[in-house]
Amino acid sequence: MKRFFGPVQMAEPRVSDAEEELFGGPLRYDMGWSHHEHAGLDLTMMSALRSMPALVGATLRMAWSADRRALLAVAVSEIGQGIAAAVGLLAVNAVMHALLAGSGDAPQRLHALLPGLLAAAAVGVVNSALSAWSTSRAGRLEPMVERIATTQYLAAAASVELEAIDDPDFRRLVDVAQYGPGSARRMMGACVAALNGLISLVTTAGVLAVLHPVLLPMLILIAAPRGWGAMRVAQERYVSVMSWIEHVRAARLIGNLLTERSAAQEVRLHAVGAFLLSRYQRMAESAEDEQERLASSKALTEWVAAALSGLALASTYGAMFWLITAGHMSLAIAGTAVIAVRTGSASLGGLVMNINQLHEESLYVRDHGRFLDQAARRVIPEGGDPVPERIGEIVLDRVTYRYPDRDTAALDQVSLTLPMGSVTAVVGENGSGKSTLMKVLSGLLLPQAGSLRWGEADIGGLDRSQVFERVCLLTQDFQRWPVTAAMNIRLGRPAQAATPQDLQPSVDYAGAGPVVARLPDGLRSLLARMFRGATELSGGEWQKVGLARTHWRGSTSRADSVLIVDEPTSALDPEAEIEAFDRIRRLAAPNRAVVLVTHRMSGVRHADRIYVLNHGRLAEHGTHGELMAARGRYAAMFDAQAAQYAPDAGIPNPAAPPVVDPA
Ligand SMILES: Nc1ncnc2c1ncn2[C@@H]1O[C@H](COP(=O)(O)OP(=O)(O)OP(=O)(O)O)[C@@H](O)[C@H]1O
Repeated sequence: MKRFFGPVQMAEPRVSDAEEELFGGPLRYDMGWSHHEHAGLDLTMMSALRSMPALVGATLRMAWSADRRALLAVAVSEIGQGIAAAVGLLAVNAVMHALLAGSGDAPQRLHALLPGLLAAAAVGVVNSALSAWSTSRAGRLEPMVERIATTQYLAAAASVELEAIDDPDFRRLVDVAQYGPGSARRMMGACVAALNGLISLVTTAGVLAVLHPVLLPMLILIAAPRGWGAMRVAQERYVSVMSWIEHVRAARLIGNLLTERSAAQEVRLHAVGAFLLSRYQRMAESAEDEQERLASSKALTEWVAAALSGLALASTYGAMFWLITAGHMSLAIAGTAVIAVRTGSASLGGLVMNINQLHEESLYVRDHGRFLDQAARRVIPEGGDPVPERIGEIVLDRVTYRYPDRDTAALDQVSLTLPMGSVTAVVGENGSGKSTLMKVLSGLLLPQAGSLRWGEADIGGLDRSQVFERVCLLTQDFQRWPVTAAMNIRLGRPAQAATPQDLQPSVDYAGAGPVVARLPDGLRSLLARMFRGATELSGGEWQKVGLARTHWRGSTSRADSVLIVDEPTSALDPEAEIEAFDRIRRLAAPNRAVVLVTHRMSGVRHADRIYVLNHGRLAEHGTHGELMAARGRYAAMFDAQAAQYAPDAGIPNPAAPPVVDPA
């Protein structure tokens, strides 16, 4: 009994040994689904009904804002179908009366039932026309609702602070909310189906109540077991999805690794392919076992529901038999009642299923709503003071920044000054905080302590979009946009239209001329491997395109600005590297401060000022000469690299002086 009527238990999945081996244990999703967990276990008829008005309201509001005429059309056609169903039943009743309770011989009776038959046929035609109208209008609304929800999602994701994107909790929310728009679309369809079911149920129930008062409770008795069965199956499926989602994902991840281009070399060379394939199989098989268990459970539940419903149907027919023989019900009414009970129980069963689907989809729509709320709280504020045309310098004063999921600060009380027209270099070992410093400088991350001033103004009060306008950022992992070469450069300042001639100076500046010349269609060539006819560039060639983009962005602004270049030469050969550093230095102009972050010490010696970071703190700063004379961390790093490139070194010299920590 408990198996059928007790709460649905969330069984601990029995995962494959392959998952243990690869991931160190069963995978868990620590957010998003856990919210569903609660909702899922509460997936009872009452909770489904309680949450219905708010959920339906939210979806209908979206549909209303998308196309109110289409929504009204759906409502009118659904109500029309309900009325048509009632009229159809009354017509059937008239036919029954003429057939079973009428007087006269057979031809006369047949003649008498003609009007009823014609009415039933006309109602059928009207009903199907209304149904087609509703389908076409709902078909228009569904993609619109999905588009609105997707646009909301994408706009919110693109407008939050970078800190939110770095926050793992928020990232997971971004992850789960992506299913919201699809669910909103399906909710729209389920809303229409539920409305249809509800109206036809109400009208059928009305007709039954008119025919005989005892028929209505009997209708409920027949449909209730099927409704319970549908609810129970959905509940079991949902709980299973929740407990299995991570395992299914893990299997899919392994599958993807076998086909991904980035893993292709190791898959072959290290024979990872066969190894992962066998793990994939074992993981997929354990998920199949769960599917099988679910299907058997569904079959059993539905069988019990059908048996209970059949029992109720048999007792209804028994009761009708008794009513007829006792003279409380006419044969004609009984005939109509049989048809109405069948229609009504189908409507009720369908309605329960639709409400169930609405509830299930709403869990994802709710995640979408939660994401929009969170995103609104973490959005980059609009407005603020304008950034003056001339700022003179950018000053970082004892700035501290710690990533949300870290205990130690990535930047700890760092101060530096960037005068316009100067070249500043920032060096330091891996993880010393250089990239974080660049994100703070460019206004992408806000200091948690200390201040960042653009001229006299603190960044906190400035219009951030204007600050971004003044920043050119070229990072090591700059975006390789899957568009044409020309568009890749133009996206440095997309609002500005550009012909290939306009972009040519930037191409020349970056030394990308030979790269473009080798492309099949010059600047119009598509640089996206995933599309047919596209060309793929090497890492070094891409860096030249990136440099051209940076130049294009810089050349389209006359106001004081900052150019930040983070490891610009990592993929360049030594000759190209020297040229690139030279080009970057030449980008310094009276209206521009250049900041260069690099591990290549040869590239920084000509900088006006060099800052050395160590574990998020400023270790020392000065010119190349001053820092070499100080014989500190910078001098040690410089000597270590110089030794590797010494003419007699040949190959990297293992005996090169280690970088000593003077601290
Ligand atoms: N998005 C992030 N979330 C959490 N921690 C981060 C994030 N980015 C960087 N960190 C941490 O902050 C510290 C500084 O990292 P940062 O990337 O600024 O160093 P870096 O000097 O640029 O390193 P590299 O030379 O390797 O590029 C490191 O401990 C790093 O692990």
